[in-house]
Amino acid sequence: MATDAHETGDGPERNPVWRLYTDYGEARGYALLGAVGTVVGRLFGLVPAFIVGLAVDAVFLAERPYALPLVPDRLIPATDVGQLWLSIGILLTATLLGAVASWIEDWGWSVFAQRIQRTLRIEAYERMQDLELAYFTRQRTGDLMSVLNNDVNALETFLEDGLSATLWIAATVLGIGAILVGLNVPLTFVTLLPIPVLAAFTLAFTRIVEPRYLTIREEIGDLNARLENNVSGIEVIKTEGAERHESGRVAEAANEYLRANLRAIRVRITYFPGLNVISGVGFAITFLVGGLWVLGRPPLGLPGGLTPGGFVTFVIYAQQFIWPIVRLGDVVDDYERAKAAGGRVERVLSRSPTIRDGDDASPLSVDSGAVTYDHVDFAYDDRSVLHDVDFSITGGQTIGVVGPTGAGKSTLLKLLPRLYDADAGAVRIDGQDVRDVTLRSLRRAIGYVGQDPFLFYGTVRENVRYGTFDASDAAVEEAVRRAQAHEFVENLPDGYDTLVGERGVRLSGGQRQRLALARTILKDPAIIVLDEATSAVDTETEALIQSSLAEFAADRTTFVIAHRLSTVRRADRILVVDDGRLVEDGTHEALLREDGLYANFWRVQTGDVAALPREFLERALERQSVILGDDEER
Ligand SMILES: Nc1ncnc2c1ncn2[C@@H]1O[C@H](COP(=O)(O)OP(=O)(O)OP(=O)(O)O)[C@@H](O)[C@H]1O
Repeated sequence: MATDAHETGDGPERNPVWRLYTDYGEARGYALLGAVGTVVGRLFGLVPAFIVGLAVDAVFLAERPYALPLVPDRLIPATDVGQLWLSIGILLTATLLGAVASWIEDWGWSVFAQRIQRTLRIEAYERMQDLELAYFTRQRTGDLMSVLNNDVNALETFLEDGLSATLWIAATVLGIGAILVGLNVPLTFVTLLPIPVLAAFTLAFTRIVEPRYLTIREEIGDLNARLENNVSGIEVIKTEGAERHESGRVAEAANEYLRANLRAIRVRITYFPGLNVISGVGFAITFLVGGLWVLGRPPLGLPGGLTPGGFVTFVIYAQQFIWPIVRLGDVVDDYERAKAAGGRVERVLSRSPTIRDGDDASPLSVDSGAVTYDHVDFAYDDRSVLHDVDFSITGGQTIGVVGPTGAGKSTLLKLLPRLYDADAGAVRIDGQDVRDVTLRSLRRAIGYVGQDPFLFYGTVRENVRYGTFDASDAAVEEAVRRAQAHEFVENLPDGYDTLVGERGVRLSGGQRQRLALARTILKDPAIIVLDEATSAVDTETEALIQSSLAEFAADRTTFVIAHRLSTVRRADRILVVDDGRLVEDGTHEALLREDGLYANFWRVQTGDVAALPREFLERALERQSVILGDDEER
């Protein structure tokens, strides 16, 4: 099962791993430090084999004089024991300095990796946060979390080791190459023989493993999405007794992930022994050819010579060639994984929001708060929801919006703060197209309270203050009073300081709605949208809220979406939406006189079902079957 979090990039393709090195300048200093540590450490690591070979030839076999590069002969002890001590001294010093270089190397690369991850995490979050709401409704939360967390984390190994290992390999190959060439040129070529074979083998590995690593990232996204969904929906799982069903689905996702991993593991574990065999055969050939040289029988009569000590050095270094090659395999493997994870992060980073400030957007200037919908059409993806909606509202009025479920009422008003943009036509506030003003000013001017408001984990006070962060405690309390919530808040264990939201005190739907209302009252917006904002409170509390809101909403344009018609009865005007069209428009009394859809809704709610015309009941049944059919499809 493939996920979709990665299918949404629309920016130019960039190598997701390479850009980590080019785009994050602030961490580059640490990478440089790490690189110096790597190269210096590697050079110290080359010293022992050189010294051992020299000691064998000069101290034990006396085949050549004891000579060190860059060191004048007069500083070298004359006796063989003195030369042995010097060798030991050099070995120990090289080990010690190598350890210091290794510390610097690890520090540099680790800080580099951690800093980039930190910055990338923030950047990916900010980019994602700026994307339009539709992006989030199309993606599964768990999959998005997987990109922000797991995929960013998955870059760590490569960032810490990738470049350092590459440098280490380069320093080793160059350093050893130089020494080997100094010892015996033809034999060096023999040692290099396996390299083209290894390159071809590695290329084949990357071709096969790359898609498999991508599948792993996608499967972990799937698994996360499933887990997140189940934790959020635990109440339904329990009430429906669906535990075994869900365990089965989680097991299915876990099995997919396991299968994806095993498919990659099979390739990976074949690759590394393969590398060892190729380099091992290469080493055996070097040993054979070098041995023949020492025995005085150079193959094919090649020129040049080799002392036993030189052969020891050569063999140790040739053996060390295996390590860079195996490490190269690691680097390639880590790179492929980082590319798969980085690609998913990159697709978020390179995506630009479709709803954003226009190039010459200016702040919204609210005068009376007049709102116009000018022949508006809207579709979710390819599902058409609003058709030619056209109306104008005088500023300061309270407008009821009613209609059957799924008619498009919420969608209609989500176009006002640009949670979505109209596909055709325009939405205007005081004559300004909402697409021509800055999002910040637009959303500042509109207070939106939804049906199922979200409370963040934090205190009641913090939740009410959310968005108006500088409000005083007194202002918070005043807003809470107006939302008829003061009393229940006072009765909470710690009053305004009670922790609510996830892990906090659980509030009822009606209590959460009242806090959300308080949040909007505190925000003091010019236009208010109440989308079923009091649907979960009892009618008595709703009446209280309405009377205290009346004053607050008096000179502000207020939209009230409601199923309970008593909520909108006193509105200056009521818009009736049916199947994405504005079908009726007028005051409560006028609409009753019109005797259309609204009048029938009224009859339903006043219990006068007997008076409902037959067509209304048939139409209602038809609507229900459409809704039920939709649900089944889902
Ligand atoms: N994010 C979305 N993506 C795709 N389709 C959506 C989305 N939100 C709503 N819809 C669909 O658009 C149609 C209108 O939904 P909307 O929520 O606007 O109706 P509503 O009149 O407010 O309904 P209700 O009274 O039940 O809240 C419905 O068919 C719904 O399934």
